[in-house]
Amino acid sequence: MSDIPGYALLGLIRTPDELRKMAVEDLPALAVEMRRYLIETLGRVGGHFAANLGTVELSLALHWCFDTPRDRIVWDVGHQAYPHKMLTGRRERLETIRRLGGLAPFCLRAESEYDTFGVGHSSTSISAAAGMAAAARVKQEQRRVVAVIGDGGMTGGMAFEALNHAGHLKLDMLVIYNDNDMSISENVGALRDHSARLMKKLGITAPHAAREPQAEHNEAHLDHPGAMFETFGFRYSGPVDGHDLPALMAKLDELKNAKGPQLLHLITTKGKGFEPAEADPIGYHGITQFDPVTGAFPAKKPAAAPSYTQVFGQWLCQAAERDPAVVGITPAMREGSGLVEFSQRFPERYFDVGIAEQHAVTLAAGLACEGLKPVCAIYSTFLQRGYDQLIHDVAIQNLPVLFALDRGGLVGADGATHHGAFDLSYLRCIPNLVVMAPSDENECRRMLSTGLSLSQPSAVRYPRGNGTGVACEAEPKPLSLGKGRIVREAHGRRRPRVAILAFGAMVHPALEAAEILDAVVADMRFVKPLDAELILQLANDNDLLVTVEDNARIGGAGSGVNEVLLAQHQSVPVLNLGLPDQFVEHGTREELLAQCGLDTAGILRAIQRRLRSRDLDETARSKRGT
Ligand SMILES: Cc1ncc(C[n+]2csc(CCOP(=O)(O)OP(=O)(O)O)c2C)c(N)n1
Ligand SMILES: CC(=O)[C@@H](O)[C@H](O)COP(=O)(O)O
Ligand SMILES: [Mg+2]
Repeated sequence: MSDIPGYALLGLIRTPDELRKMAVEDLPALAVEMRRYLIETLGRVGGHFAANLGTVELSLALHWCFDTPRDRIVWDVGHQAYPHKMLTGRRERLETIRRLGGLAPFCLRAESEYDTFGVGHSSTSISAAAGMAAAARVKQEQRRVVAVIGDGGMTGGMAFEALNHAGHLKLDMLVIYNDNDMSISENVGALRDHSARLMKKLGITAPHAAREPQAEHNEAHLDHPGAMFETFGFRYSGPVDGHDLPALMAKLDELKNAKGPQLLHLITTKGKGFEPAEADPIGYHGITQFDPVTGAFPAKKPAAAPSYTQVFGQWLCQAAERDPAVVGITPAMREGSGLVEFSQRFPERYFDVGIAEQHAVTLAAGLACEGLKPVCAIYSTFLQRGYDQLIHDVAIQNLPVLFALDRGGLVGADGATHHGAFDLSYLRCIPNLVVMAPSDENECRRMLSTGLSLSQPSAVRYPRGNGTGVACEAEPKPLSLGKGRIVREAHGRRRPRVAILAFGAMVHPALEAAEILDAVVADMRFVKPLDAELILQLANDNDLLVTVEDNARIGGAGSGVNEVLLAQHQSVPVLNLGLPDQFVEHGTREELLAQCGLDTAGILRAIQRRLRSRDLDETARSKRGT
């Protein structure tokens, strides 16, 4: 008996074992129910959406044809794995996805034995699956291994490293290439163009035909569509309609016992079965809520302030108007990084490189070598993918690349894989690099202009979300390098005297806490070079310094302040506040900041707790000479 009214079949299954007991002729009807359940649930609670409508049949077919969890399925990115979660005991909790304490945004080993590998960052699935296949060989275990990677994911260089190696090892594994001709934006690359020409030649009216390939390609390849993959040692099958359940299951049954590396090319539609999402897979990639009948999004309340992303996008267009040397680069995050207008107005200076952060960084370095002014718009967490390129290709050569680091700090619902939790730590140790963190939109514009004016590499890191609504100067004045500013003086003669050295968005909760403590607040502005003069002045005038950053405490900006004090043998007590030495889960940004003690109440609590310790009185007295 189904446990959910209106879902006669979906309510009958909780696990793949129960699925595999169903009559095969019921599967298409089950797919319809799953799609309806996704629309109704995600219309209410939001999350990643269009990609999940595209993997309903694939998820069913995989768990039907393979003996999961003994056979391993590795989903790339995992934003399209909600149907997989529904079929593996988590359907009832789908409405908690990405919420504090709820289902994880992507696949997570700790959440389910069916989640064979933790994902969130793209293009890792083939490597992980290859590892599992190699392990089965070493352990002489009979198990099948499948990687499911999208056409966007396949633009990540790591995917090709894995294909090349797995082909070399002749591993028994299957790669399913889920080709819907979409990344978050339209997909890019020569492989994409080849696929579009192939669809056109085969008369497959998938989305691919919607966009002409960007460049003429060797037609010969079309007679042998899998040539590239076969060069890597994978036997190519397809293309197969990824929504045709019988055809898909027949093909999987055929391939599942094949020896050696196999690649199955599926053609799917992102947003399949929900017309508004099919028509606008970009707009429905990630959503908050929508009307499950019309697809309409709730009316947006006008925001009190623009998002930092919008501030950056507008600044970049303004910079490009003034300077023809300015070029913009994104690794497949046009919308998320605020580059839509720039891409439309300056198409010849806009580079979407695909999900290829390493390439994005070194492309920028190459552009800078030739005298252009590259602005690399990249999420903090995704720059981790291009870290060696940042050091080796940009910083060592001291090339003037400006990194616009969006999603700095806690991002919220995307959780541990996506928080920009480490950039202040991983950036400030790099020689030649200037690192700035703005406390509001005007500061953000000024820092971006400062970075653009430098003849060395620089990074401006700003949070996901809106600014403060502060007025922005039409012509952002560049800042004096390495200089912070006092944004609140102490009014009384309270003892012990406290100074809060805040970085970026943390200036605002610091100011609120300072009102209660009557503390001095400094907006440090620069994480590198730090304003050593300001730090030492504050150390001299106060009995306790507090540093606050939404970055890992270890190695973060506060550590830099400690280094300045130590170098000057300044023994003023210091309290460093930042993210703990653990991965922060998913939830709203506000919930997570509070969880980490980085909201006003948390900062206040931490300082008041420190003020209660006896040593501060001695410090204060010794400073007064009493
Ligand atoms: C390293 C990395 N860069 C960027 C992203 C952001 N991102 C998430 S999904 C996605 C597009 C994935 O496209 P595809 O693999 O084709 O999946 P689809 O959404 O089309 O199903 C991108 C760019 C990411 N998750 N990881
Ligand atoms: C799955 C993925 O990596 C992206 O969809 C990411 O979730 C986008 O993050 P924002 O919503 O912060 O742009
Ligand atoms: Mg895709």
